[in-house]
Amino acid sequence: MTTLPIALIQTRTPASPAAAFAHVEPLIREAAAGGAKLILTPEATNFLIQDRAKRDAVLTTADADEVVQKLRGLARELGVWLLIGSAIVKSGHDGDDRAANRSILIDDAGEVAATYDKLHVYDVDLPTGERWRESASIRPGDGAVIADTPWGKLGLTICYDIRFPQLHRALAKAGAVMISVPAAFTVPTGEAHWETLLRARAIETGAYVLAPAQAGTHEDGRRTWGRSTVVAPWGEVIANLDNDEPGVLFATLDFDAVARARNAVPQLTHDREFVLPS
Ligand SMILES: O=C(O)CNC(=O)[C@H](CS)NC(=O)CCC(=O)C(=O)O
Repeated sequence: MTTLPIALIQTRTPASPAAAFAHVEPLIREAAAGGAKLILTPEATNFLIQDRAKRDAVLTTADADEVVQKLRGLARELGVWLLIGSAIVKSGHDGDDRAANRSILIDDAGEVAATYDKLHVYDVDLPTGERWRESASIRPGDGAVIADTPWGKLGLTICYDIRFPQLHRALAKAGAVMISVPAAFTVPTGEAHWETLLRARAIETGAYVLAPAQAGTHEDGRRTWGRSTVVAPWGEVIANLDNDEPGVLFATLDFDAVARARNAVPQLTHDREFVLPS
């Protein structure tokens, strides 16, 4: 039996990187003190800024980003694996001044083990009048990423990616036993869809779904749904924060549950080719 104690960090990330690190650091220390060996933070852990000009004033490369670099040091000091759910960083693509919305997996020596740039960007008009055009400021990534960890493979996704089941299915078929879904969900879609989407992706893949979330009313008035959640491979919520306050959520993953779910319903081996009627 391979078990893994994890923790999800729920944050209300401030706009300045220094304040963002000061906000998340004690929560990560609490998670490590509580025995977590893998700790995951939400989308936009390094700063949460909507205004493009204000964002560009602090935007830098991952190598120069003070939050990313301090979190690498913290992972090493605490001897834990840390998924920075995302950092908003310069994409590294010449001729495209949009940022990357990037998950960065840090190992227990503080080294970068994997990075993933969010594939699906959030361009929506909600019935409440909320309007998002993430593609205006974020360059979507080019591919899916699966990271090796000491406990098995982790499939990386970010927030709006949760609505694309084919990505999760592909990650599971490629061996992912855990899928990370760091998020900054809106309140109306959180209320209507968050838990159902997370549970559906876990059920469809027979993988653990780990979803640390931004929570509450941020400095610029933006509101996020919170409700960080861990879903087991059979679809049950094994841990969640039923609120939108910053905090730490502990859970223990038992990877026998992955095999149990996939043996009971071997759907990952049952895909059919099909043609659509023209
Ligand atoms: O911009 C940042 O600082 C951090 N990124 C986000 O907040 C992103 C893009 S705007 N939010 C989502 O993807 C929400 C998805 C969602 O709510 C849904 O799928 O319904």
